[in-house]
Amino acid sequence: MASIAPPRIGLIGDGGISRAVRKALGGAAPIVGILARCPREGLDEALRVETVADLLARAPDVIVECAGHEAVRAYGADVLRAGLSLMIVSTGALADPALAETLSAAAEEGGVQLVLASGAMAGIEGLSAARLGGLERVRYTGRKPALAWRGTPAEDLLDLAALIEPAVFFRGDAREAALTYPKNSNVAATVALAGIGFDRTEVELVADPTIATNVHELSFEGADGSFEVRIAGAPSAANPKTSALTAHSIVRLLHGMAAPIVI
Ligand SMILES: NC(=O)C1=CN([C@@H]2O[C@H](COP(=O)(O)OP(=O)(O)OC[C@H]3O[C@@H](n4cnc5c(N)ncnc54)[C@H](O)[C@@H]3O)[C@@H](O)[C@H]2O)C=CC1
Ligand SMILES: O=C([O-])CC(=O)C(=O)O
Repeated sequence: MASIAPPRIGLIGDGGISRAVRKALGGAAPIVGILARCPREGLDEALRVETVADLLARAPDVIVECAGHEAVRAYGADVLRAGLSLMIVSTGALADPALAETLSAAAEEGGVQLVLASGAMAGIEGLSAARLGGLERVRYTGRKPALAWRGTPAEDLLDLAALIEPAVFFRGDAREAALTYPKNSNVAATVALAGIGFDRTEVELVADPTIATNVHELSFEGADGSFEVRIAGAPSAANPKTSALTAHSIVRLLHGMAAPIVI
């Protein structure tokens, strides 16, 4: 009986998400190359490539970005123009309207799609469906353990190590959140892209010393009803800024490319 061959995968990034993707795939689909700025120890030299052209030369069926906004900016258009679908987790890169336009044009030119993973959040498909009915208001709160905000501009606003209760340090729209906190506000961007856009999506970011998980709260209202989604995502073992669910949202998409039944 005929079956769909698993996709040949090219990865961008060799950090926490990339490694978790490879672990969860467990050989179910071949990784043909990995492009990373600072590869970690233990990366198989046979997989390592230096440039996006080298990655494309390995004839992948799909490229998966798990490296950050800069990687989307640096390689996204080249990948799409070359006629390869690109899955990204660094969705906040699209908060830059010029880059979003360039990527959209490149995808059309290449005849392929830029696919945004749902990442660390649940409920994105419901939000995206409710958009068709008409949305009035979308709110998102990103709440992480205080120290998960180290290395971000939150450090200039709060003494993270001394916090004893939750502190809201950002209130604004999803565009500002995504551009100011590129490693921590991709969910805000994904919510914006699925719902009512970067400028109308209301965002709060919270440093919370009382929690050990990454808590994401989403509420939206419109013609299809009122919805509330709250998740407490386990941080990934490799990077406490990143929820474990993020890598699995990519693997889910990759499995879907070859599965006889897709959900
Ligand atoms: N959509 C979502 O819900 C989420 C998205 N993210 C995004 O995923 C990104 C990666 O997360 P982690 O794997 O936890 O980070 P990490 O810091 O563990 O790994 C990042 C990897 O990307 C590589 N890299 C960075 N810039 C690069 C470039 N320009 N070219 C090639 N390689 C480059 C680094 O060398 C490293 O191997 C985050 O920066 C964030 O943008 C993270 C968490 C959730
Ligand atoms: O992994 C998470 O919990 C969310 C995250 O970093 C992001 O939105 O960029």
